[in-house]
Amino acid sequence: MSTPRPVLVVDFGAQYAQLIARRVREARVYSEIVPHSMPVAEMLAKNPAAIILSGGPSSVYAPGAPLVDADLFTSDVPVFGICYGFQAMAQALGGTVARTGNREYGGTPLRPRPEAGVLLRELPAELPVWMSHGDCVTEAPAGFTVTAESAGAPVAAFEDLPGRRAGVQFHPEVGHTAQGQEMLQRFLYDIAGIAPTWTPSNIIEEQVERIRAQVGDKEVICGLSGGVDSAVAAALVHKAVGDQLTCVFVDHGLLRAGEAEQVEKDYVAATGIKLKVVDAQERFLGALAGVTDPEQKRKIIGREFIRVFEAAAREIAAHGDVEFLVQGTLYPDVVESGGGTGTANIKSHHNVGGLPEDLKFALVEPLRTLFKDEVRTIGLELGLPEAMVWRHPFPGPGLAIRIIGAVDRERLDLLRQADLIAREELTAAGLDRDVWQFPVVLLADVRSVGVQGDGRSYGHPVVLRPVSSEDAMTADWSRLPYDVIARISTRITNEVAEVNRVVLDVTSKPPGTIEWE
Ligand SMILES: Nc1ncnc2c1ncn2[C@@H]1O[C@H](COP(=O)(O)OP(=O)(O)OP(=O)(O)O)[C@@H](O)[C@H]1O
Ligand SMILES: O=c1[nH]c(=O)c2[nH+]cn([C@@H]3O[C@H](COP(=O)(O)O)[C@@H](O)[C@H]3O)c2[nH]1
Ligand SMILES: NC(=O)CC[C@H](N)C(=O)O
Ligand SMILES: [Mg+2]
Repeated sequence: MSTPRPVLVVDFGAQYAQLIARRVREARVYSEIVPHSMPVAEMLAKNPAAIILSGGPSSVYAPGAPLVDADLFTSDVPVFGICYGFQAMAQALGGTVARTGNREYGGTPLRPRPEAGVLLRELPAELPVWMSHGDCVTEAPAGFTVTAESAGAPVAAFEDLPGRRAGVQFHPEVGHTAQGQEMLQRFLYDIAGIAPTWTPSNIIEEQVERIRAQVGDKEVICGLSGGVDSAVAAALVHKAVGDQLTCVFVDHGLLRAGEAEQVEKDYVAATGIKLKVVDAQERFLGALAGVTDPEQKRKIIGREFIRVFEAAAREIAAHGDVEFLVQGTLYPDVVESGGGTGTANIKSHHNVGGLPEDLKFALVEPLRTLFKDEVRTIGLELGLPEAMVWRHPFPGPGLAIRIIGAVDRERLDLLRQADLIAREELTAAGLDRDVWQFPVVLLADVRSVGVQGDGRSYGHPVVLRPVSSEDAMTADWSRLPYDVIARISTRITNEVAEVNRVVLDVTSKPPGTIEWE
């Protein structure tokens, strides 16, 4: 297999560098991220089909700001700059960048000029784009045509077609820039002249080779949850090293109704991969007793998972130790745990920020740079059953982060019942695929007064949190039909003792996250 010529995304500390890479892959062009600290010679040695310079928090004129090496522009590689990358490119080529006092954050109208060049050709005279900048290109470099402006950016886009270079102040990679994907594709196809020939099956081949190189003839275990990410990760590893792989499913007592049985029954039947099931309920519930702080819960769960994997590895190993642990970690788990370049810790995902410091396994994470919808495509391509591929995501820490308050068996049972009702009614209404994820949350430390059977009740509220999303990085609350919400509410308050109120969460992400903890 020959590796395709990559489009390199140079990361200047953007929150969304991976999003750019993913949009490029969506355009069926292979893409990889490289840090801005990589020398230009090393970038060029990768024989890139084009280079995209990402956004970033710095200002190009500030001391110590990461700059683009002018050598990049003496090569004939096509270059596209976005936001900070656009500014850095302008400065490196002799244009000017300044803080004008005009900041633009969020949805902004863009006005393409009549001589709009290739990127913005024949788009409306005013179109919505997403901006996030405080600095501006005030003068384009010689040889560049200014192709758009906005109220706060006199140079909002420019192009040098003979030089195969272009740049934009706004962010074409985010969904809020409605024509963003189209603009990126125009850069890739029409300016850089790249053909859209790459498919996710190329990722499969590439990862299989990488896994073989990493693992050799050693034994491997994979944390398997029943979710799509670990199922796909396991399938890739199985394809690479076959029977050297054993999956370990941990029943930590924080699962939903029927989940453990389903994984045991369906997974092996569907894949033929060896599976070890560990009942660790006592261990997890003991470690979580009385703990209410969300980050503390997450760290405890991350640690206990690893301890269970270690014990399982000792039992599995036929000769020596199992060195490798496969996890279905995706890019959003990494960014939210603060693992991106200069990104903040929002919450410690158990499989990234929640890992204990004394972790001895080497991690095998073939999906670490990908988003859920890409993983689903790969899962389908690998032949995993549709029901597995389209399953709603369920977080590794399970119901523990959906009980607001301390976790115990009684509360888990309440939440499990309410969750099952919500899932049953959603499926009965035929809406599983319209909703991306549907957490049900128990406000265990809150009580409210109700009237049931002519008597007073003083029970707990349950929150319904159905959301739509593409990749969990942003989300909106799902506009479920009122009659479906009504049925869920009636059934929960009738059937779950102790719950006398059901509320609907109508918060998008941001500002809310999908899970409450
Ligand atoms: N109960 C579990 N037993 C073993 N490993 C688990 C369990 N829960 C989570 N993991 C590990 O943690 C990783 C991250 O969990 P996460 O929920 O993000 O992924 P997933 O369960 O594979 O997919 P999904 O997001 O669709 O639920 C999993 O891919 C898996 O490796
Ligand atoms: O395996 C996981 N371990 C975790 O610690 C974890 N925390 C959140 N999630 C899932 O990630 C997505 C984004 O969630 P948030 O909007 O709540 O951050 C949603 O799909 C969440 O369910 C987790 N998954
Ligand atoms: N999002 C960005 O790349 C911001 C670039 C630069 N820091 C500015 O404020 O203009
Ligand atoms: Mg899961």
